Amino acid sequence: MEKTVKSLHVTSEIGKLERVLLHRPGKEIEHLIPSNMERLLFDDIPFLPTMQKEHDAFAAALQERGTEVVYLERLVEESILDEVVKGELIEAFLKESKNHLHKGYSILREYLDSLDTPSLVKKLMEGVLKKDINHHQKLQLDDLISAHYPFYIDPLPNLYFTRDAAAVIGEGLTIHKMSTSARKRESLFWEFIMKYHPNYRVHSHPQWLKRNYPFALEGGDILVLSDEVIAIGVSERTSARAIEQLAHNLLLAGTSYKRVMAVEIPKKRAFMHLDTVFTMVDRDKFTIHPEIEGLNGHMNIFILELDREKEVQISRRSNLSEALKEVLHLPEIALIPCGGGDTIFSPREQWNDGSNTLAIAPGVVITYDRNQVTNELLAEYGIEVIEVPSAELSRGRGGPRCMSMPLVRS
Ligand SMILES: NC(=O)NCCC[C@H](N)C(=O)O
Repeated sequence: MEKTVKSLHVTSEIGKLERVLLHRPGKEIEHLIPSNMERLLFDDIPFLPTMQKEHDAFAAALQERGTEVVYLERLVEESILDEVVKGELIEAFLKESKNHLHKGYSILREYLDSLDTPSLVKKLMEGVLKKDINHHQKLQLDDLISAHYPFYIDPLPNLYFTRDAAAVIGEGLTIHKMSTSARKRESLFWEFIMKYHPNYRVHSHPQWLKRNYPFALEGGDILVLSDEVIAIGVSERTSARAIEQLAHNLLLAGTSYKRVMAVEIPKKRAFMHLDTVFTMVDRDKFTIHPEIEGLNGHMNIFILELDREKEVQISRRSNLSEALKEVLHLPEIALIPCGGGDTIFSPREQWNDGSNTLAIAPGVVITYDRNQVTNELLAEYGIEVIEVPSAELSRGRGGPRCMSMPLVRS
């Protein structure tokens, strides 16, 4: 009998990964140039053909283990059911890239309207070049001043980090107000998928936090530790305000969720999300970048839960290990240090996402091949490590967990 898989269901970080959303890096990567690279959150310009080969190897590793891979581009295309939805998406993009204020707006709108659906979706991802549009005229002071800048609409080179724009928790999801203007438009796609995609709109998937909530939240900060508790990083990208509102909505919804554990991490680029320094690899094993722990393992951890009056109460903890044992009801846990905690290997491998593992089943993870010290250590702890090539993918500062958005885990 064929197994029926729900359209969204995630109550674990390590349960068998049944279905995952990826985005194969495309031309948006070739639209990185030295003058936009830093603003678009890249430290270098990756070589796309190699990057695509590496990404295909990542997808193949998932498929070989029985995970169904779904591509973002396809979901967006399938959501554009007619000309009205297409127009709505174009308008939203123009507005969010502030092009609705531009005198060339109607030419831009006409150009995007003229594209068929697959070309439009690609174009929105890759960015719109000034040279794409025949009738470009220097209409505004801004055009004259920025004549050398080749884009009307910037590319979205971070799209292959599908983890961050939205996150499935239980049978619902959060769609994020992303923290940087370089990435804000990415979560628009999810708004459209939930509104119009035939498979998603028909199911009743609650949105625990919507994209129009005014404070930032990104998926790399959300770890679904169990069917009772989620951990969220208070980070460079995720605000305490968004966490508190999400906790309020999730805990009051009457699901199995009872606790939200907010974990404060240093607000710096290398540690942009909680999953760049902390991931779950087995029922009782986690990776950690030792630098996030202060003296004697001290950290700022807050547990949010409902009291009898159904008000959210906050209590403080200071030790990650102890807090995890408490919320997961475990007698012992192991924190596996990235790079073995070595003064050289640890920061080097964290920089290339050594602690950013993707669990595809309990004790089975996908990692980047370049993080040799961390990978060997994981194996010593009894974890099965599936390595994928990473020379170019790693340049975007995200690893296998960042490059995947679990849709269904069992
Ligand atoms: N979850 C993650 O840590 N995602 C990696 C995002 C990297 C991307 N260049 C960014 O800065 O947002």
